[in-house]
Amino acid sequence: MAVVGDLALTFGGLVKKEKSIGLKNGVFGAPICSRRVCFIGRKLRTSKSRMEIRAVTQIGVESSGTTSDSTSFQRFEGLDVVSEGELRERGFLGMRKTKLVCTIGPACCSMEDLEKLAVGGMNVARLNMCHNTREWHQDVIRKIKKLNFEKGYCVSVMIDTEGSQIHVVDHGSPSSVKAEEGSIWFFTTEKFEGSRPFTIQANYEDFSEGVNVGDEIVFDGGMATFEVVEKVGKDLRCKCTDSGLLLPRAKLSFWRDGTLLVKNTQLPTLSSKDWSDIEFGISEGVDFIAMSFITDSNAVSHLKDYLSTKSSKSIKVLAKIETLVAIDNLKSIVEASDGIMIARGDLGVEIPLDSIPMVQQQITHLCRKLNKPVVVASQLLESMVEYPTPTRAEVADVSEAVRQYADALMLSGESAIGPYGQKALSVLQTTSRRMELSNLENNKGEFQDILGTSFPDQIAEQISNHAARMANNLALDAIFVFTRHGQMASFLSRNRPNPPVFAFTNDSSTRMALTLRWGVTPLLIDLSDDMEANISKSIDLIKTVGLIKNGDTILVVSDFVPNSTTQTVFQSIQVKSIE
Ligand SMILES: Nc1ncnc2c1ncn2[C@@H]1O[C@H](COP(=O)(O)OP(=O)(O)OP(=O)(O)O)[C@@H](O)[C@H]1O
Ligand SMILES: CC(=O)C(=O)O
Ligand SMILES: [K+]
Ligand SMILES: [Mg+2]
Repeated sequence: MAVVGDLALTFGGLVKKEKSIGLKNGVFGAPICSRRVCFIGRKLRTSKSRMEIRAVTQIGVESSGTTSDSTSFQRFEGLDVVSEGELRERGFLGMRKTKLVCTIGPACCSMEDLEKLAVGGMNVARLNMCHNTREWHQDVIRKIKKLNFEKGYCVSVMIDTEGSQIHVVDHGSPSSVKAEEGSIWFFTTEKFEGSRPFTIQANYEDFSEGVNVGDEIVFDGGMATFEVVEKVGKDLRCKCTDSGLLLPRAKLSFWRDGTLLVKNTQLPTLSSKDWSDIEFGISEGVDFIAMSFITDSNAVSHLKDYLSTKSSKSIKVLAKIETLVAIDNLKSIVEASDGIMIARGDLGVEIPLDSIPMVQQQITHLCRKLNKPVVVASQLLESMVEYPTPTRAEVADVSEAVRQYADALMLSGESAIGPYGQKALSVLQTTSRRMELSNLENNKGEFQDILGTSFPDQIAEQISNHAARMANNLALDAIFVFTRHGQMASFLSRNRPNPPVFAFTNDSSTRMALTLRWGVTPLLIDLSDDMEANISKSIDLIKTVGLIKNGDTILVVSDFVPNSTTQTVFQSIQVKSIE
């Protein structure tokens, strides 16, 4: 048996290795030579708890203070029913890692349909505030919360702001209009009901500001193209130079000599309608707000500050990358946000379509490096809005996003308006599972540390990097992490380890935020200040319902900062064999 003093790791040079290490509260602790120390040791333990653990190997970091012995576990909400079913059916390594977001619309807003999506693996329900009424959105949010509460699902709610963008006014006519090459059209901001021949109504008063004769107007990133032939006050007379379909709410982009005229910066990122939708989101207790058409990090920081004062629960802010300017400011936006959505639909209006795959790859990698969840969105299975099977190219696109280790994939019209929403969700399920297995095979060898260290002063990052490496190299069955704010769970997820990560938290906002993290199954429990008791109790509970069995080996990571400053901060890695 290795003895105390087997120090192997130091973090930030805080540990004086020659100092003797004492035994404290059943773990290797440290005299108060520094506020934080780390230790590695090995001991044999005879457990009095029902679960028998033979060997306990620990790597830990502990801060000085006193621990309370109080162990209260009145509440155990266990696993959500979908993860539980998956675990029973497929075992730990068969659990799906990539999270799935469904846009809710008229095709899937009944209680029955929402439940079918939850059963089918929806982790996050997205509501696009561009469409439908306040009452409709409220009804959907309440149905989802009811399903979670009464039936044990764990589906979080995201609202997506309308944002400001120049587009054609949706005047209610459902069909598209065809523009023929050479035809002359009038673009105006004059408000009128219904449609007028050869007239396009733009939504934004100053849409033509800075636009010159000879510039091009492109619909929906290439659906049709016009050349400005005359300026008439604020309106424009244009000739169609590339025929195509003009869809309701089509997006307009403006080009000069092949270069985009950046007009988003003139528009407010959050309009008064967006602010009122945000107030609504706060009052309904949504989990995520996705901000459309952001151009820089200021808007993100502003909303986060606002939410921290106005919302009693923690609401996460996702920045949608869908403008050219946002790509220029990518790093600061990722840093300011709680996560990113790669909104490929509108992004494709501003950047050439052939650069989208590279941009997607760059964003997914950067988000992982900076430990922010990333959602790949739009047109993943677009043909399924109409057809019951996807194209081969769509399946290849979904697989590529999974191979890139995106945290989540999103359905838009496929679930919101299409008749095959559940099928589309099941295509995402099976396709991601297949690619995850292939990733798993590739990771069987030595753990690849492709991330480096982005947070050199953070003990949690070091612990989780080492934990993920151990979990892969030792082929462990599962990782259990104890986390109040989700940081350690997110750092573990960031490493994309082979075993699933079960994140135990006592904070329901943390639980819901973790629904978007790759490979994490969040559970809500009461956490006492006695970490050892938390660990054995939670393993015991999961064992009682038959979800872990003798012979399983799990890695337990704790990142436990008690409420009181006089209590012990305890961060550790332990390997536990269940016997
Ligand atoms: N709540 C809703 N009510 C009615 N239709 C909806 C609703 N949500 C989505 N849709 C329909 O589904 C389509 C796809 O939805 P989605 O919100 O992903 O697309 P989008 O409008 O292009 O997104 P965004 O505006 O964020 O770029 C929309 O064009 C709209 O027709
Ligand atoms: C999702 C979204 O907003 C887009 O793709 O544009
Ligand atoms: K939107
Ligand atoms: Mg968009």
